[in-house]
Formats: sequence, structure tokens, C-alpha cells
Amino acid sequence: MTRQGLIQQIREKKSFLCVGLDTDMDKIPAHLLKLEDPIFEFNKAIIDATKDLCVAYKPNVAFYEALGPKGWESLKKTIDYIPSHCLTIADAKRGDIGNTSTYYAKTFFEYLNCDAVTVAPYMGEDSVTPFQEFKNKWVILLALTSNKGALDFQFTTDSNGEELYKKVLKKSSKWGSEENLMYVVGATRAEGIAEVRKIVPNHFFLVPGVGAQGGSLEDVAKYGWNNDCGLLVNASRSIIYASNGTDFAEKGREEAKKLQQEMELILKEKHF
Ligand SMILES: O=c1ccn([C@@H]2O[C@H](COP(=O)(O)O)[C@@H](O)[C@H]2O)c(=O)[nH]1
Repeated sequence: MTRQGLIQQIREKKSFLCVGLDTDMDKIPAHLLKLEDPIFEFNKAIIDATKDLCVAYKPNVAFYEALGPKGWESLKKTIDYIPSHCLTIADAKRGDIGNTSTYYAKTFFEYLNCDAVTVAPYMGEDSVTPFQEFKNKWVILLALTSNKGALDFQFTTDSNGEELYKKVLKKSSKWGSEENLMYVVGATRAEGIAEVRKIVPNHFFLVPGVGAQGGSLEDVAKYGWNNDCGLLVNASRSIIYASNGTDFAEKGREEAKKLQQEMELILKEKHF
């Protein structure tokens, strides 16, 4: 999906919601466990219940890889099931020496046919650019993460007092363009979002941390908004585990709807 296509979806659906498919065998409703592929059946029901409310889905690959070949099969079926009007993001946090990165890119962009993959910037330019050789595909680079450990490296400063995450942003923004590069910026770091926005005014941000991690959607919009919205706000557990009964998809829809309605108000306020 292109940037223009994504912006059009945000306008049409009045939403910049990304639903996270962190589907955990231990958390899905018991009645699904007797089916042949419980993970896929769960995801299918969540997708059916939310596809008009969100513009993206983000399966976190860890939950699928942990199940071996069966997990990969569930992941592939899930990605194939996501409608083409939604961006599919593989949250895989990959990156390696160039020729290995090329094979990661082939896995996510060719075999799985995802639109986007999350990549860790630690190994530098030649670990990231192989992902950017794929037309109409996106790299989503970790910039300022939502977890406590972000403090260990991302906020450390050099002799000029510049934080590492700012250096990563300045350098990496030259590796791609606003058409093929986004950044992960955690919702739990409201003021940080404003700093990131100053460095990359036009890029889209994938923002996890609303919902279960307690980040504020209002703050994300306040600090991260740009002229094209520029935000994809992810919520995983708060939507997909809203209930562990037979009404899980319905309750998940209710949670997604609450976020979409908040987003609709924000988009209206911004005259978008
Ligand atoms: O900084 C980051 C980067 C990635 N994530 C991922 O996003 C979702 C968040 O799930 P919730 O249940 O909505 O908390 C999950 O897949 C994380 O691995 C993140 O949280 N923070």
C-alpha cells in the first residue's frame, strides 16, 4: 500500500487505528481450542469484527513463531485473510548484515506478502536498506520504544548532549523517504513524540502503547500529528482480549469502536 492509499483509508474510515494480532494460545477463548487452527479462527473473527474500524493490522510474529510450522501457517493464513484496504504490518523487529536482511525482506514481503515490517536500526544502514528495495513496501524502524528498557540506550547522550534516538532518526531518515519509511514511537513517551516529530516532520509513526500499556491517544495526537495525520496507533491486548468468552469478537469490536470514535473526533478537530 502506498502512502496516498493509506491516507485515503484514514479519511474514509475516519480512523488511524492499527489492531495488534498478538494472538496467544493461552489467552484465546476455550471454545476455539477444539478447532483445527484456533489461532487463525480467532484472528479471522477479530478481523471480521474490526475491519471497518481500523486501517492496519499488526500481527506480532513472536506469537506465531513460538508455535513452529503450525504458527507460521496460522500467520500466513491470517495475512492472506486481511483485506487489501488494510495495511499489514509484520512486527518482527528484524535486521542483519545486508545479504541476510535481503532474505528477511523476502520472507515478509514476498512469502508472506506483508505491506510493512518492523526493523531494528542497531546494525546500521546496510542492515536496513535491503528492505527498502521492495516496491510499495514499508520499513518501520524502531526509534523511541514504549518499554522501560528504552532508557538503557535510546536516551543516552553523546558529548554534545544529543540522545541516541535523535541520532538514529537524523541518520536513518536519509536511508529512505516518507514513502517507504515509518518510525515506531511509543505512546508512553508523549514528550518524546514531539521531539521525534521535530526531526522527521513528514514520516508516519507506528505508535504502540495505547490500551494495555496506558499511553494516551490524546497526547499522541497532540504531539505526533502532521498534515497527513502521520499516525497509526496500535492497540493489541485491550482489543483482542476484551473478553475470553464466545462474545470475544463483539467485545473486541466495542473496544476498537471506542478508539475509532476518539480518532474521528481528533480528525474532525484537525479538519482532516
Ligand atoms: O516500542 C514498542 C514496540 C513494539 N511494541 C509492540 O506493540 C504491541 C503492543 O501491544 P499492547 O497489547 O497494545 O500493549 C506488542 O506487539 C508489542 O510487542 C510495543 O509495545 N512497544
